[in-house]
Formats: sequence, structure tokens, C-alpha cells
Amino acid sequence: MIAMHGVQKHFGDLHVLRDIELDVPAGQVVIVLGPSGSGKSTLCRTINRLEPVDEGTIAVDGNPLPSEGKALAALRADVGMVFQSFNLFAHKTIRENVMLGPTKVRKMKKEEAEQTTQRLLERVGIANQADKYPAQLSGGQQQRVAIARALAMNPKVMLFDEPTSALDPEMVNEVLDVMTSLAKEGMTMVVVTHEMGFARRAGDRVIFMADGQIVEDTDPETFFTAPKSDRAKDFLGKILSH
Ligand SMILES: Nc1ncnc2c1ncn2[C@@H]1O[C@H](COP(=O)(O)OP(=O)(O)OP(=O)(O)O)[C@@H](O)[C@H]1O
Repeated sequence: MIAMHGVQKHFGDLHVLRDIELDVPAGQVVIVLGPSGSGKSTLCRTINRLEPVDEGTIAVDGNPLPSEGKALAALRADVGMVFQSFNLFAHKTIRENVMLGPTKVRKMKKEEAEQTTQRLLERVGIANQADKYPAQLSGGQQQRVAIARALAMNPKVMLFDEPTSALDPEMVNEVLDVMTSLAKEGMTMVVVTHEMGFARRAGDRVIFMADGQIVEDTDPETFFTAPKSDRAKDFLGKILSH
């Protein structure tokens, strides 16, 4: 579903992605771990061309990444993304935020768009807040709306970049529960997270990055119980002692 080959990316002198090779089959949940600055966000952002790459190829569902125009818009619709900050439109209601994809991008008729929106709001447990504005919702609720809005584009892949990092601890699980159910339903997901319990429970695969490279690529159980590299051991030692 996602195929990255020989991907290189620099920010000035900083070599932020080094020769990335990553094939993600449909339905797989890939957890991306690594120390701060190792390139996790950049990796995620290159998958839907929020960041252009210097070298290499990236394809989603067999389609090579276009660089601009309508083809890029179509590909972005295939790849939903949820960020640490919720990025909802403040002056639109929750329902209007979610309905943008069905009406503007998928060009559905009003009734069908409304039904799709309602179904997604119910799916993330937020239908009873549909006529409120984002600022009237808690962070956890807003992030669930952001997930519904991304799903409203009917994506083939969902990218999550630290989706719970900005949330109060008591709201983290309500967002992780939605992500867990998506994973169980077979969505292809790439998730940058510091939530190790979720990584272990919901991940099919762990990619550990350091200095822009994929240093380990294994299943969660192996990664958490028997990491191979010193970098991964050091990372786990620090994160699990918190
Ligand atoms: N737009 C940019 N311009 C210049 N440097 C950047 C830019 N975006 C990221 N970087 C740098 O690239 C490196 C990798 O950043 P990235 O955000 O991908 O790391 P990360 O592993 O996601 O880190 P964190 O866990 O702290 O979010 C960092 O050194 C960062 O400062």
C-alpha cells in the first residue's frame, strides 16, 4: 500500500532521511519510534507530499507520488493525516468540519454527505456534539473529530503524527481507542507515537529511527523485549523509565 525506496531528504546541511526503504502492505499498522529529531515526522509528511523528497520514490496503492496539480490532490485524498494539533476550522461546526471532504472533495450530494458525516461522527463517538464549535470541545473530542474528518475523505492510508501528545492524560485513551478500532477494521496505518502500550497492543510492526535512518524494523514484541541496536536499547531504557 505504501512503497518508499531510496528516499533521501535534507534540510540544508541536515540529512534528515537517509536511504529509506519501507514497504507497507495493506492493513498493516506500522508504529514509528525514535528519539526527538530522528526524522519520524518528516517520514510521515513525505508520504503525502507535505514534504518533497530529494531522491527516491514513494508510491501509495501503486501510484507514484505526483509532485503537483490534480494528481497530487487526488493522492492526498488517499492519505488521511492526523496531527498533534487538531487543525479544525474554528468557525465551522463539528458537522461542517467533517462534511467538507464528502461535499467539496468527494462531490457527494447533500443527503449522502450528511449521512456519511453522521456515520463517522457516531463512529468516533461525537455525534451528540455535532452542532458545537471546536473550541467548545475537549482536546480528546477535537482529536476524534480530526480523525472523523480525515476518514471522511475515504482514505486508503491513515498517518498519525503524535496524535495524543497535546492531550491531557485522561483524554489519551479515548483517542487511542478510536485508533485501535480503525486498526482492527483493517486500515493501513503509520503511527508516530510515544504511547508504548498502544504500540505494543495495536502495532503489527515497529520501525525504529535514529539520525534519519531506519535502524530496526521488526514486530513489536521483538522490539520491546529484545531490541538489537544500542540506540534502541538506550531509547527504550529512557522511555520506559518515565
Ligand atoms: N522545515 C524544517 N526545516 C529545517 N529543519 C527541519 C524542518 N523540519 C524538521 N527539521 C529538522 O529535521 C530533523 C528531524 O525532524 P522531525 O520533526 O522529522 O523529527 P522527529 O523524529 O519527528 O522529532 P520529534 O519526536 O521531536 O517530533 C530535526 O533536526 C528537525 O529540527
